[in-house]
Amino acid sequence: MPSFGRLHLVTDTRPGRDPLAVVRAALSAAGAELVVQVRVEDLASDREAYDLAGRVTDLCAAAGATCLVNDRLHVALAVGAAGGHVGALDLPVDAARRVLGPDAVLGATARTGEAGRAAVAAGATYLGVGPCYPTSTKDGLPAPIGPAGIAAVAGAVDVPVIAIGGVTAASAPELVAAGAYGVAVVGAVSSAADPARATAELLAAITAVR
Ligand SMILES: Cc1ncc(COP(=O)(O)OP(=O)(O)O)c(N)n1
Ligand SMILES: Cc1nc(C(=O)O)sc1CCOP(=O)(O)O
Ligand SMILES: [Mg+2]
Repeated sequence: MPSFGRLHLVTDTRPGRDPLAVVRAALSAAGAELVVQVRVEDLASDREAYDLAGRVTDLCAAAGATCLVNDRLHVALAVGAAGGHVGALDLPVDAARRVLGPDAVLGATARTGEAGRAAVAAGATYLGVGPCYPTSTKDGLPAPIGPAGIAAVAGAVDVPVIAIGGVTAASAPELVAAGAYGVAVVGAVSSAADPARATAELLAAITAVR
């Protein structure tokens, strides 16, 4: 696999959204530099997840981009995605690694350095760390950890840290400066008037720092 992408687009499958149109627009701007994480609502059926993930995997393959699947690792395997992402309510990281195999990309959510070290020891290849700022995309999250929280985790591990939660092109530089390898977004692209332009602005913001 080419070097790991620094901009992760997490699909927005809330009612009224068009995740495939957003993915197409983002790929038109970022191409192989993009990682798309297919994330469906908790109540979505496996069939719905499979159908969306299959279509996103095909779009990513055509663009040379990486496709990951959130939570549902059997769906990741079924569509031939590059890997998956798990958090506290999903399979434990070591079990996820056994399911996906040794070569897959495996992301794990970590909110502290200690949790990050444990996830890496269990087989995570990158960490999703947040929420960095308030977000309206997901309920029930702990208080935002800001750049200092990113620095705490990034300083504790030697895998890429992907900052998530309320991230925008305006805030991405301070997160990268704090140690994030990249960022993951939902609303900054999905809610943008021009998702392709928003993607380009995020990429530029990430790479402006280092
Ligand atoms: C890059 C990235 N970081 C964190 C998460 C959150 O995963 P999780 O804690 O399992 O919560 P859900 O997304 O499953 O609701 C993520 N998806 N991606
Ligand atoms: C899915 C998710 N996980 C988070 C975490 O902190 O674990 S924040 C989040 C939502 C990110 O959406 P937006 O970019 O619109 O804020
Ligand atoms: Mg999860």
